[in-house]
Amino acid sequence: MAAELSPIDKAKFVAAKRAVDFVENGMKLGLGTGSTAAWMVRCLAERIREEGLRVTGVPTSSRTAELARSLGIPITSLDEARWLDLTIDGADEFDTELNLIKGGGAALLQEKIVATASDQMIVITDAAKSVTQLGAFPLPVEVIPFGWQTSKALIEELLVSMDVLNRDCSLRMNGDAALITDEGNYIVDLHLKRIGNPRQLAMVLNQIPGVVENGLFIDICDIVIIGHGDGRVVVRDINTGDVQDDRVDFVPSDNIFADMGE
Ligand SMILES: O=C(CO)[C@H](O)[C@H](O)COP(=O)(O)O
Repeated sequence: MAAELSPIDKAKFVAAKRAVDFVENGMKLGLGTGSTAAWMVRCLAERIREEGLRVTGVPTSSRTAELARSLGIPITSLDEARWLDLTIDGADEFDTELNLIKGGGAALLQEKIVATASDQMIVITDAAKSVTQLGAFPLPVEVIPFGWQTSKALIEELLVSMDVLNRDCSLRMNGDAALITDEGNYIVDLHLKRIGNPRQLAMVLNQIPGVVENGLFIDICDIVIIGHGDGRVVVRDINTGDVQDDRVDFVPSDNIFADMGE
């Protein structure tokens, strides 16, 4: 018997399930990271099992690679695949232009490379992540460990020069130690509250020595799918301007919980 999902998990599930409708036979797919993307991986595995869908996935983190492998999804590296048809991923915030903050799960570097290598990016999310202005969610910046305190000081100086009022920056921890990303780097979280010009900030942050990448995804996302706890999904395409209001059956099959030990 399938476990009862919380309203937030139902919202994530229906968004993920609707996104997987966009997947076609033979596609090379970027597989995002996080709890919403994990639902997408489970829904994709279900289509592979039940319909014999043929796809190859490029995971954006070791966690997603492990989940995809455990569910029997064929995966490869981006270097093998080279170019992808579609990436489906979650986000921490999205604005009306579908600019994003990502990296809450520390996978922003691979996520940005994979999304940029894709013809299309679909973001799956719940409504709570919709904002008029990005920045309430701390902006993750991936820095190399060598001289990270200097990189952090340079980030703080940059924020002063941009007249950013809230500019508290903190090293992301994992217990007592710095969190280490899949690429062996650190994450500095920028608590900005509001980001006035995300496009400019995304560009200038990456000029700082030691900064590898930042979590602002500008002009990368094409479609956002917003799930709701009652099974409603809103699909918004930034390129065509289309908005569809849909419904998805939010009762997942029993074996979709296979990797969750339920
Ligand atoms: O950017 C990410 C990981 O680096 C995730 O997509 C983002 O943090 C959203 O995660 P969740 O779906 O668990 O809310």
